[in-house]
Amino acid sequence: MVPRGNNTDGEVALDRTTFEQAHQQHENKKLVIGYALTSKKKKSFLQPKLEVLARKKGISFVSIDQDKPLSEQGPFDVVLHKLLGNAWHEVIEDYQQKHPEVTVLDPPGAIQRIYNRQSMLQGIADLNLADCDGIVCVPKQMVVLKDTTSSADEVAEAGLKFPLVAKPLLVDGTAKSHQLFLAYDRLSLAELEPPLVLQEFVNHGGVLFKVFVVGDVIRVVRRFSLPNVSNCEKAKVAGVFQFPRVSSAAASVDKTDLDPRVAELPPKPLLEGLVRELRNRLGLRLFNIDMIREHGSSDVFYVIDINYFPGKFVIQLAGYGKMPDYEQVFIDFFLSLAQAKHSKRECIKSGIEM
Ligand SMILES: Nc1ncnc2c1ncn2[C@@H]1O[C@H](COP(=O)(O)OP(=O)(O)OP(=O)(O)O)[C@@H](O)[C@H]1O
Ligand SMILES: O=P(O)(O)O[C@H]1[C@H](O)[C@@H](O)[C@H](OP(=O)(O)O)[C@@H](OP(=O)(O)O)[C@H]1O
Ligand SMILES: [Mg+2]
Ligand SMILES: [Mg+2]
Repeated sequence: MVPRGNNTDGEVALDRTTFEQAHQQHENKKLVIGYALTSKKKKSFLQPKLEVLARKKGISFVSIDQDKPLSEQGPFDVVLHKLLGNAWHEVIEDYQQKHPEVTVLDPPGAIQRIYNRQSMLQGIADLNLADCDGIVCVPKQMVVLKDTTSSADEVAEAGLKFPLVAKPLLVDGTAKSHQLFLAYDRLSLAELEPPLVLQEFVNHGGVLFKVFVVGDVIRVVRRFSLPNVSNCEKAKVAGVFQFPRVSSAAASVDKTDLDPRVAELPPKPLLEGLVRELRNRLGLRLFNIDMIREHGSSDVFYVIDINYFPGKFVIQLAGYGKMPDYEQVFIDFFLSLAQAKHSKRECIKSGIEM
């Protein structure tokens, strides 16, 4: 809003009425969410149904012009962002410093941490999940930064067992960062392009659990995954093989035709404990966790991937009762942010330390 009018000391002062009108308009809207998303992400996330339902609740979405200074846009209550590249992260970090009152979803430093497949999984095996009805591990893995020819020896020294899943070390949203390979023997590692992570393949019966986190809400869906690798295959097969995105949204699984020991969802206490710990440790509110159950076990799970603000999750009856759909989950989350902001403002007005 452009300031108007002049006062005695030459500074530009706001016309009181205009200011009050604008402020009141802003107050009437429960929440103004500025968003900076790729066109693909905007299309998949900000669908008309979500915008219409949100508007009914006083939530408005405003597109951020990435070619203009962010501080000259708004005012926003929330900035929701998922863009590629570091340039934007500097913009949003600078904005966050200047506008502590705005909720940034999510802090760029927290996002960067899971954009590196090494830091992404660090510390998960040490989480305190006692009495959560299960165990959560991460597969053994090692980073190869430069020369993959020497990595054959390093893999042996690190005690990693084949087959290994080779993943680009950095996740940047490009298709290349999702180009994964299965490597069956040491010599074939030389064919891979660093920087990458070599992660032990864990047999898990071909079903993966995608645990979506939206604020305090947890939703779990089943997805098809890579099949088990038999001992016979391990002994006979050599080389590296690229595989497609086997667990994409289109690979949803209907549990009826699956072995219940494979399809059974992770125990709710384990998911709640894991998400609680990860939310605190990662400092993220919008993310999903890819979990697999070790084949033959009932309660040993591995976290193999964490994604920031992922795609739409197709709601299924997944044993936790009928779930509100995608749009309602996000609207409830955004309203909780508005409530938190209102409560904080009330505390500041009444001088209560937050
Ligand atoms: N350590 C592992 N053991 C067994 N299967 C694995 C392992 N790592 C990956 N996979 C399989 O490969 C798929 C892709 O792996 P991952 O999720 O790490 O890649 P991604 O590119 O980050 O995928 P996403 O689209 O979920 O971001 C998994 O869904 C799973 O089917
Ligand atoms: O919708 P699900 O099945 O959760 O798959 C997501 C992937 O797990 C994410 O890795 C994708 O985000 P990136 O492509 O920015 O990593 C994410 O891409 P998106 O953010 O464009 O939706 C999705 O493909
Ligand atoms: Mg994944
Ligand atoms: Mg991923």
